[in-house]
Amino acid sequence: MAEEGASAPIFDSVALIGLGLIGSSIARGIRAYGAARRIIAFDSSQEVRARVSALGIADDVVEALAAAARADLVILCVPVGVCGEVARALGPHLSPGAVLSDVGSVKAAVIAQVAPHLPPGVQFIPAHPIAGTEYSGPDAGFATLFQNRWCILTPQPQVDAAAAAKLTAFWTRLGANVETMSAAHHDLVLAVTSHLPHLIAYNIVGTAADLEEVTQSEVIKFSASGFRDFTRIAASDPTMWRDIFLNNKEAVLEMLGRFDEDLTALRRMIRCGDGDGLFALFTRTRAIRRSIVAQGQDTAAPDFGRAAAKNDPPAGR
Ligand SMILES: NC(=O)c1ccc[n+]([C@@H]2O[C@H](COP(=O)([O-])OP(=O)(O)OC[C@H]3O[C@@H](n4cnc5c(N)ncnc54)[C@H](O)[C@@H]3O)[C@@H](O)[C@H]2O)c1
Ligand SMILES: O=C(O)C(=O)C[C@]1(C(=O)O)C=C[C@@H](O)C=C1
Repeated sequence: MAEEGASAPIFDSVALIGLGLIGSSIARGIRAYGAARRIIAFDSSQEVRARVSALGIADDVVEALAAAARADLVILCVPVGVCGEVARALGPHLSPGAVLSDVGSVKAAVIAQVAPHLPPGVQFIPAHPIAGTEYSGPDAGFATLFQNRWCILTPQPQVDAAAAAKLTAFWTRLGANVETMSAAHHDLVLAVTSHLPHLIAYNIVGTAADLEEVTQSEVIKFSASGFRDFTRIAASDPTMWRDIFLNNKEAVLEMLGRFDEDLTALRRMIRCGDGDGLFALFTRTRAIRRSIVAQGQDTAAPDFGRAAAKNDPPAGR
């Protein structure tokens, strides 16, 4: 875990474009862990700019995108669907040698939309911190969001190794574990680990809401933690998620096809009374959950210091 003010700043100035959950968490993280000397903030929303000024989480809140382009590191923290238009407006103002990055949940489409607008010499290093919540906006951010979370970099082949090392050091300072991979691989992995689960949550909550006669008020009344976990995910930002599905279409559809096949197999097990099949699958998935908890990757995991519950793992795990 990074220590507050432990070492010298990694960048002199960092400009954040978009100060919602992720942009404002980066701003707070930069301050808390001394990752840069100055923070410049730009958001297209006047309301957000005013709130960022009031919160005091940036050194300069600028009124024009071009004024944010002078930083050593510029990070696009906007929905993936607008990264291209922001890059078009920003590109001509970026200095050669500047590092441009983003935090988008999809990588290949963002690269295709951003790269054509960048002048030679700009080091474009797309990134994706795998950390978030269902909340949005500048008030939702917090400095520790990235602690012990993955941040995936998908650098362009021509990128300068020193620039990539500096961005790695930046995310490490914010507490993240950095990994590098191709954009295509990222999009496929995230389609199954993040995009599909959100699609399932949006779908199940939508289906329950449509079944009004059965569920009216009872959805909430009788929902225990299972359905409520889905409603938390289904409360995630509609703009962000619309853009993710539209920009990672192929990978999501491929994973959805695979999911459909497995669901058909499950349906068959229920219809045929294949208890052994169901039991084997549920045993396998329980082991997966337990290994995630054992690795400390689930902050919402139960506190095993309390009295043991019926299905807790055996003592000594
Ligand atoms: N929320 C998460 O869990 C999460 C996690 C990892 C990555 N991401 C990615 O981070 C990005 C931002 O997500 P967020 O959750 O912070 O969203 P958010 O809605 O909280 O914030 C987005 C901000 O961008 C601003 N904005 C929109 N269009 C703009 C434009 N053209 N120019 C300047 N500002 C603009 C909005 O006003 C808003 O303040 C998305 O690309 C998302 O895919 C989100
Ligand atoms: O914790 C949550 O609420 C999230 O949905 C975070 C989550 C994820 O799916 O893990 C969502 C999208 C991002 O691209 C990265 C992280």
